[in-house]
Amino acid sequence: MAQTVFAPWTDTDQKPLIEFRNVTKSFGDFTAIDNLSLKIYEREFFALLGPSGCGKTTMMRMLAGFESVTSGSILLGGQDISDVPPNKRPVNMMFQSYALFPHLSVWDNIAFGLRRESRDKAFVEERVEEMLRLTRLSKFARRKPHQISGGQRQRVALARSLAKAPKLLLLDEPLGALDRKLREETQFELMDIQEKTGTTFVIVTHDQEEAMTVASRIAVMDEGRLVQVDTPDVIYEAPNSVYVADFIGDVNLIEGKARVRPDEPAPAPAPEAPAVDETPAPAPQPAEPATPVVTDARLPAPNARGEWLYQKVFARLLGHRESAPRQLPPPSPEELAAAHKAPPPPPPPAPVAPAEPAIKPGGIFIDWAEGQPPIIAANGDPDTDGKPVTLSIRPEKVTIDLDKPQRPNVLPGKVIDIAYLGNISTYHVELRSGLMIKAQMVNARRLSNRHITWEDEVWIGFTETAGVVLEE
Ligand SMILES: Nc1ncnc2c1ncn2[C@@H]1O[C@H](COP(=O)(O)OP(=O)(O)OP(=O)(O)O)[C@@H](O)[C@H]1O
Repeated sequence: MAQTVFAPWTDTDQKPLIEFRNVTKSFGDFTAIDNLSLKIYEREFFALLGPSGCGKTTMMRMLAGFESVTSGSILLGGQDISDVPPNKRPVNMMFQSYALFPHLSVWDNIAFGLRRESRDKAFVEERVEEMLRLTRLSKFARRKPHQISGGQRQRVALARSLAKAPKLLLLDEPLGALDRKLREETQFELMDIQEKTGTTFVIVTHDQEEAMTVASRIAVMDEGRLVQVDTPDVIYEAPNSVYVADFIGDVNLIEGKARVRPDEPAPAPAPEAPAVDETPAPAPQPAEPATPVVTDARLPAPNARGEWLYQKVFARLLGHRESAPRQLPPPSPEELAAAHKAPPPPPPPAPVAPAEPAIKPGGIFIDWAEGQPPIIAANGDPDTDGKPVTLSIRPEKVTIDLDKPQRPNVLPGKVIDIAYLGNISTYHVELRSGLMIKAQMVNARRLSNRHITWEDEVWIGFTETAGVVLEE
């Protein structure tokens, strides 16, 4: 059965549930929201993401009616809501603190808002029971908030917010108080409940992985403006700026100058491209004289995407980590000797190699360092010829090899650090220009079989379309 894709923002006939029209919000002479326009559609799970102070909460507060707009207008269902007081808006806001009444039972907490509206008893009962079922809290109905867990309290707050069937639910860091494991589980519950009720959710979160997991679309903000509004995959794979690329996930940024590339097909491996550095990869050395020293200064930053994958995939098997990725201890001289003397681990069964596809023609070269081969970016815009550009490439798209691989882009370097993330390892490779590049490899082999280690001379490689060329 064909699945219908939920993407109302692509349908020009769809009317948005919420519309910000050239909204500006100033506090004195400070502009918190700067002439911002945005449409959010019914049933969306919309995430506002951005650094502290970029205006996320101000947007929510204006939607809820706690803050007025300085200029422009906010429409809900096509109606300007500027003059509608908060309690008359079909909007509810759930705060991080949940603000449950400690002396009331779960049941009474959920019923609170309905009773204040003087709804009749039968209606309240039916609605509360429905919310209890939806949030799987029926058996805790008579308990007080302090007699249930943090995750359950979060669900009570959600049930209470949804009881009045708002058209729009605003969630300000709703999972901030939960530990990582519970937070992750609750994200899926939140998505499930949102789908079942059909309520439009707008969530503010500092956690980019959370936004990637739950949201139908993400707005990345900076200083009161929207930098990019798109689906999580587009935000990740095709960021529109260095700001977004750098803000979401882990990324390598290579600055250089664009040079237009001939628009003709070229056989692999890129004979038309200026020769890559032909310096032969040094043969594996026998035992290294000394154990490489790993200093704190070289510790890589925790890899957010890797951490996310770890939590998603491996945490169940290996248990949760509390802290940053563990550094593998540097190998001992004996280990190094053994690793280099031992025959290389058997290569994975060679796939019946299809002929290496020709490198896509067109696009640009990026001249990025003196004496280094240019980077081929077949997806770069030839109109950028002569301009400064930045290639943004995710670590999982960069390969690392001891022998020079046949790839459109190969650059020599040296392994400086290895961050072990369980399912994957991130290698920090210093290129000859001094630029540090992160490459990720899936740990399909056991640790004892690892064959790329500290100080190894390696080749990083990536395809001609693996990165995104960004202009500033
Ligand atoms: N009542 C206020 N008076 C003056 N300035 C304010 C007021 N409320 C917010 N601001 C300023 O507006 C900017 C945006 O604030 P806002 O709370 O919307 O940011 P945020 O993106 O939600 O930040 P955080 O992630 O830290 O919560 C900040 O610089 C903040 O200092």
